[in-house]
Amino acid sequence: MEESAAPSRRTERLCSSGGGMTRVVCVEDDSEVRLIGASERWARAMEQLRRLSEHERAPLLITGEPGTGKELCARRLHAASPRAGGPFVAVSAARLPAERLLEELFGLAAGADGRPAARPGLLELARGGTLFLDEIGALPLELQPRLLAVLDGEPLCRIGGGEALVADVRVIAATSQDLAARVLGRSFHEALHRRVGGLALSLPPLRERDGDVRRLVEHFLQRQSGATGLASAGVAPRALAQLEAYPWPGNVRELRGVVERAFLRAHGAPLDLEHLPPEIGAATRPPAAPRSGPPGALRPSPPARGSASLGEAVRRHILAVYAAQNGNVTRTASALGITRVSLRRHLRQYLAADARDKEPLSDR
Ligand SMILES: Nc1ncnc2c1ncn2[C@@H]1O[C@H](COP(=O)(O)OP(=O)(O)OP(=O)(O)O)[C@@H](O)[C@H]1O
Repeated sequence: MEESAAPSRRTERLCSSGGGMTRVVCVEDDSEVRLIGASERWARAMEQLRRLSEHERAPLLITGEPGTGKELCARRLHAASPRAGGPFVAVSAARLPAERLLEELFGLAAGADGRPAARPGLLELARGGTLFLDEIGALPLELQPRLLAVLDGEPLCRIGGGEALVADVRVIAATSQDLAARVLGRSFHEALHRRVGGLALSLPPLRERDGDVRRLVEHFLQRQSGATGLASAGVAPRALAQLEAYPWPGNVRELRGVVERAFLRAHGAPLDLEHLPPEIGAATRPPAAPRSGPPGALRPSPPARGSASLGEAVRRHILAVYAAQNGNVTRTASALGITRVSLRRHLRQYLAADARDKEPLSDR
């Protein structure tokens, strides 16, 4: 059920502090490299991960919806690879403006920004180890050929000149976007896509991992118990049933947040329905039969399971909350944490096929 690995020696990460981005070095926490899961889909992904960790230099692309564990898998790959003794350096292309990203990745030659000392880039700092480039789809077009050159074994040059350095790094990239579509849309270079995606690991969404919600809930409860010193009394079967039926658009990250908050609310008691946020119950609770019937009278579909796409899972969730709130737009929007304007837009789209949709949406 659990994949674990020895901690990496150190991690470099760009963090924001006081409005700016600072580079900090963290010591790895062993628990962070634990990958929980035993479903068939997850086991297949882990088998693939094991095979991929044997590679020493080949770039690799991890794909999956947000929160599915891409970074955790990159750490696991690094820790199980021949580069485990080297650093694991993580940076997200979505978090930095193009110019800053260029400097962070490639470094600055002495004098380049008016400072006498050179500043090494992350590709250089990851020497002997792994660079994890999250959200590679956000990498600006002009930067892409430069990264491709490094992946092709060309020397690394800091911005502003200076000596050519040997790049001794394995790049593991990750994306929650459809990179092939970005290639078609000309916002991603085909050559870089081919190079980085030559080896790929695809992570399943949580709603397609049978039985893993329960395992992850147990794991996060144990972690919270360890962190707070408060014993965990487990989870009530009806609360677990709701957690298992919820479609988890934010995947494991969302589940982790829900369990951690519920644990604190339960304060030593078994985690139960009242400790869960309303949207979890609303998505799965059988709705009270609408009295006068809201526009488009909604029978929520069964909870999103199996191969439902994220869009379909979101549709079911929104419709289920709407039905549970008896078609009250204000309460539904509030339960979902979105504006009424946004909710109406969704509802119009979902109900378009329904004849009753011709009635104007209630303003309640
Ligand atoms: N299999 C797992 N076992 C235990 N914890 C997990 C697992 N997968 C993800 N997590 C936890 O879920 C959170 C999100 O994981 P991670 O950052 O690796 O996801 P991601 O896919 O890289 O997310 P994003 O796309 O938002 O960058 C983290 O807190 C991580 O510890």
